[in-house]
Amino acid sequence: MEKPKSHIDHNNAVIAIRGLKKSFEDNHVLRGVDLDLFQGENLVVLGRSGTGKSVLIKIISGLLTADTGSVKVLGKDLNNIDSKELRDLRVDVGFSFQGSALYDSMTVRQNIEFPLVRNSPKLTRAEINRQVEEVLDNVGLLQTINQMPSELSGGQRKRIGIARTLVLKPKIMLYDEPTAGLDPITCLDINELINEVQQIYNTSSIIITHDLTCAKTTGDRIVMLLDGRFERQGSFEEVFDTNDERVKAFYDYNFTD
Ligand SMILES: Nc1ncnc2c1ncn2[C@@H]1O[C@H](COP(=O)(O)OP(=O)(O)OP(=O)(O)O)[C@@H](O)[C@H]1O
Repeated sequence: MEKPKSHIDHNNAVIAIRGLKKSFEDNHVLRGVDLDLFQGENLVVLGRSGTGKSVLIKIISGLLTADTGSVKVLGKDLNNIDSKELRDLRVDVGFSFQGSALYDSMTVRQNIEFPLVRNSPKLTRAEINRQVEEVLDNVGLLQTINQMPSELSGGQRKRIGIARTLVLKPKIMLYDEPTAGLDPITCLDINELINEVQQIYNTSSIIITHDLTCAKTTGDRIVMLLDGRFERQGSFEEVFDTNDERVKAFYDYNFTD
């Protein structure tokens, strides 16, 4: 399916990273990362295993701190942020984890209302129900509301996991390997959902993936992490139109379409 037209504001960087470095002892993972994510954009981050993609999004969501460099998220400088601001930011920045497990003993409804009630304890029962039903409808799974996670397919569980993040109406979505472990048809389904989320919620997203079909289908722009920096960026075609052996090897290994 063709990607719907994105409405990107290139004058508004919701994430702005300059000169970011992060090491773990002598493992120099990020070696001077510069990156902007623009309002309304789907940005795909590619890179081999262990290149620091997850470290990058953990820094963006305040789970890890940078060694040096500046990281601004929605105008807040993460090097100078207090705990209240960080809590607020974690609502505005939705993180869809690689293995974001649902609570097995809760129904779909309970799974989704859990973060909502924790974040907004004063919401009425009627308002909670309305918001849970709305987000389930947006991910196409309203009919599963009373089911248990064990009764759902892998793709449906992934959708519910994304709905649980979306229910807080984040401004930014971070997807860590959204299609990992899913069969090719279900992957296409999740790619479509990522594009629908961009349209319906007007989110700006970072999508970390090895799945080049996912990158091609969802990304307005692709960046590739090579040796701790973003050395290549552009459209899918622009990123891979190179004689750089590292990039060619990544393509040959990962693209099966
Ligand atoms: N908390 C930590 N303590 C020490 N080293 C870490 C920590 N987190 C990540 N690393 C190291 O940082 C490097 C980058 O890890 P990261 O998880 O970001 O890779 P990745 O690009 O997301 O890989 P994958 O595609 O396999 O998920 C790895 O060498 C990893 O061992």
